[in-house]
Amino acid sequence: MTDDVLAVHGGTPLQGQIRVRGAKNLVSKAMVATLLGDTPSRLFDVPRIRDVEVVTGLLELHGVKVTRGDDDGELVFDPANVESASTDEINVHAGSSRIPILFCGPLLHRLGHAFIPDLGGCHIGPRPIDFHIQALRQFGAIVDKLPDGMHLTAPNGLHGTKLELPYPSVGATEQVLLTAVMAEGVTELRNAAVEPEIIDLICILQKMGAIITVHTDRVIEIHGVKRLRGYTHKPIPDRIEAASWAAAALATRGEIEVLGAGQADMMTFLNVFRSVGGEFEITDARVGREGVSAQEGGIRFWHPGGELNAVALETDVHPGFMTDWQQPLVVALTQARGLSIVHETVYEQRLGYTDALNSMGATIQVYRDCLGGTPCRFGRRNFKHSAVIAGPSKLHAADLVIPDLRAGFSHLIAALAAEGTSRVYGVDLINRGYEDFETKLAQLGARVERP
Ligand SMILES: CC(=O)N[C@H]1[C@@H](OP(=O)(O)OP(=O)(O)OC[C@H]2O[C@@H](n3ccc(=O)[nH]c3=O)[C@H](O)[C@@H]2O)O[C@H](CO)[C@@H](O)[C@@H]1O
Ligand SMILES: C=C(OP(=O)(O)O)C(=O)O
Repeated sequence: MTDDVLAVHGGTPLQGQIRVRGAKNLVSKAMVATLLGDTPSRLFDVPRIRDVEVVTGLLELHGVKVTRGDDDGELVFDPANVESASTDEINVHAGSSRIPILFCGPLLHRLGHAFIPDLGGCHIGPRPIDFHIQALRQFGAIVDKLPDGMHLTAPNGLHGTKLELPYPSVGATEQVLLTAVMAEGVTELRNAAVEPEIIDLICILQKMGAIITVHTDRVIEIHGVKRLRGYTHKPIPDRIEAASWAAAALATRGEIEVLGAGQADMMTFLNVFRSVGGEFEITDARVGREGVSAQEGGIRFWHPGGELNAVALETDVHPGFMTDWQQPLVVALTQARGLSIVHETVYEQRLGYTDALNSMGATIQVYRDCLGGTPCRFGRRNFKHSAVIAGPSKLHAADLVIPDLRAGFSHLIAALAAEGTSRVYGVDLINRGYEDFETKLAQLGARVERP
């Protein structure tokens, strides 16, 4: 633990330019999809993050050859020799990510059986996988949950089916897509998630030869095909990382241009950012010509000076305010005048990190009630899933232990906004979803060091 600590000297506004690459929550799924093709796939702009390492390891164990392409961030996946891996080898990755669950459909199609290790991911609620298992069983899979992991077979193949998710789960929707594309017949999925990362995954599958229609009202129809080929794809940018840096600009009264960030998939965030009092400008890409250099587009975020405004917001499935944006933004809300209300409706336990902010001088109270919005699944169920943030608060340095990915980034922002030197323990967790965050912090003038 002692190596895994960052000393953060707060009080300096972050200023400068950084770049985001392909979205963590798309890239890892795009990598799993390569198993379905019978020719190599090529993925650009892949960030160096822990989840990519885990999925690379799992693909390699299953015989996929993963090599670097010519471009920085380009990976090539050759699935010519997909093969079984031993449970012991696979279990090396137990508890490291949520992505292994998405190997079910592709491995059943390629090998007729699959073994899935225990999942990891952020501890922000119980995160059951009942929708996944129910869906796989409806396709015809036999699923056994054993102490060493999950074993699956499909003795009679996988067949298209009609499904309705109890809640528009991102992972369960991806599970259905990755299974249905090569199942025999038609699958109709109701109450599907339609996050931009899912639409991008559908684009990839379509490039591979899949037939998928996204109807209105969260209905997705998939016509199974017998074979899929490899794809070439540039993923959508990471809108969670982009929003995290935006929140950092606001909380530290700085200015950060996030190159590569896209406006369309961040509209809901941008509206809230503006309501809080943050300013932003969409910086369009410019093609180079004689005398004028090419310039990548992005979004420039800044604190315009003066006071920030309190807001009420509710996290929700797309096109709502993303739950993954919540934790970094709350740090900025500690600096807004008045009472802000945050109702977290996606995860039951995603407000635990507020204790750390309170230890730094913030005033955040959490409640079991559904505050400030529509009643959600967690109301009256004993989950503290609403927060009231009173501001502005002067933050002071503290010793902090990072509990999960986004809370980790929020701890970091709080330490950067605070007066004095904080010690942030467990920072390696941040590498799970933020590429080279220490280099980027240095680029932005943050005063941080490994003590
Ligand atoms: C790797 C990845 O892409 N992670 C994202 C993905 O997580 P993930 O795909 O795990 O999130 P889900 O959308 O599945 O989860 C949403 C809600 O559904 C519940 N649920 C889900 C599946 C299930 O079988 N049973 C069940 O009850 C969960 O406990 C949670 O309360 O979407 C979340 C919601 O946008 C994001 O916060 C995560 O960053
Ligand atoms: C919750 C998150 O990720 P995961 O699903 O990988 O735990 C996240 O990216 O904030």
